[in-house]
Amino acid sequence: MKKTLTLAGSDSSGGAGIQADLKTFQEHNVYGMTAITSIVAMKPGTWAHDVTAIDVNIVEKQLDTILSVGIDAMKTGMLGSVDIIELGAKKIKEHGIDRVVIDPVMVCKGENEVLQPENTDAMRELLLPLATVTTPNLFEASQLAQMDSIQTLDEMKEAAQKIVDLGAKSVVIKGGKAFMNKEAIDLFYDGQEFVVLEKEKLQTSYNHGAGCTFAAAITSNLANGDSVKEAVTKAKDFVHAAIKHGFKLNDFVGPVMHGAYNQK
Ligand SMILES: Nc1ncnc2c1ncn2[C@@H]1O[C@H](COP(=O)(O)OP(=O)(O)O)[C@@H](O)[C@H]1O
Ligand SMILES: Cc1ncc(COP(=O)(O)O)c(C=O)c1O
Ligand SMILES: [Mg+2]
Repeated sequence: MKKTLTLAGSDSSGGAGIQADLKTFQEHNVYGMTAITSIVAMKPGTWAHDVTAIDVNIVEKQLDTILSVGIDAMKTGMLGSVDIIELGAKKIKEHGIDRVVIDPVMVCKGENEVLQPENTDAMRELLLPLATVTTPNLFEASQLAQMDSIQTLDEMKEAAQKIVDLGAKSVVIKGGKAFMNKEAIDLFYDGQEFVVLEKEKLQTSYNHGAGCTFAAAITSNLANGDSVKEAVTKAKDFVHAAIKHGFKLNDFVGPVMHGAYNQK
């Protein structure tokens, strides 16, 4: 059984974060383990997000547990503090982990404030150089690449080049729903070739957790031995099915259906 680690936040509502990662790992037949960095709760009635970072010492105890077992691949998601980012980078280096998916979570869909602005610089400087692949959405890519905005495919390519120059071995920039294009496109770049991944754009707002699910699917595929390009291409199909079968949870949020690829 291949083993994976997610270093990420807990989304109490079950669609994103650690919860999305574990559900996605299960669908890929890999054994998932979790180091929880922060806890997200939502206010009933408004669904305003309330984020609490976990003490870095407790995150370290979780990582030490998991890394004593050993892993085949890992991902990061929401990281609660600069201390936790520093810790994650230190552990990746100490253990020589070489299949690392960095999902540079900065915003939750439906929220327009950057969760923890001070984390962006730490992710850029400490985590990107350790990434086998990083999976920013358009906003996150513009923050990492320090560009004003990304609106065209050429600007996506420019951002991808900058992110690889910062040390990531490869990057997939998620155009997703936001990119002005008929299809939902993502741009993959490994320093050698640009690959545009295209799928039908689904008209739905039940897409909570799509990014986490995509990154967790890539992590699973890497653990199972796929090349990065294969892992990303398969993950795009996996998350597409999940979004297609997204559903309304309440008046505020609709998560993706993590199991849709296998079940539908
Ligand atoms: N409406 C949509 N139709 C089809 N694919 C989508 C749609 N929205 C997002 N995707 C795809 O889902 C994956 C996750 O992207 P996205 O939802 O933009 O990430 P995030 O949740 O991190 O903002 C990407 O492969 C993206 O292209
Ligand atoms: C713990 C956690 N991680 C990550 C995310 C980002 O989710 P998405 O996959 O929609 O980008 C969220 C959003 O609510 C979250 O609560
Ligand atoms: Mg995301």
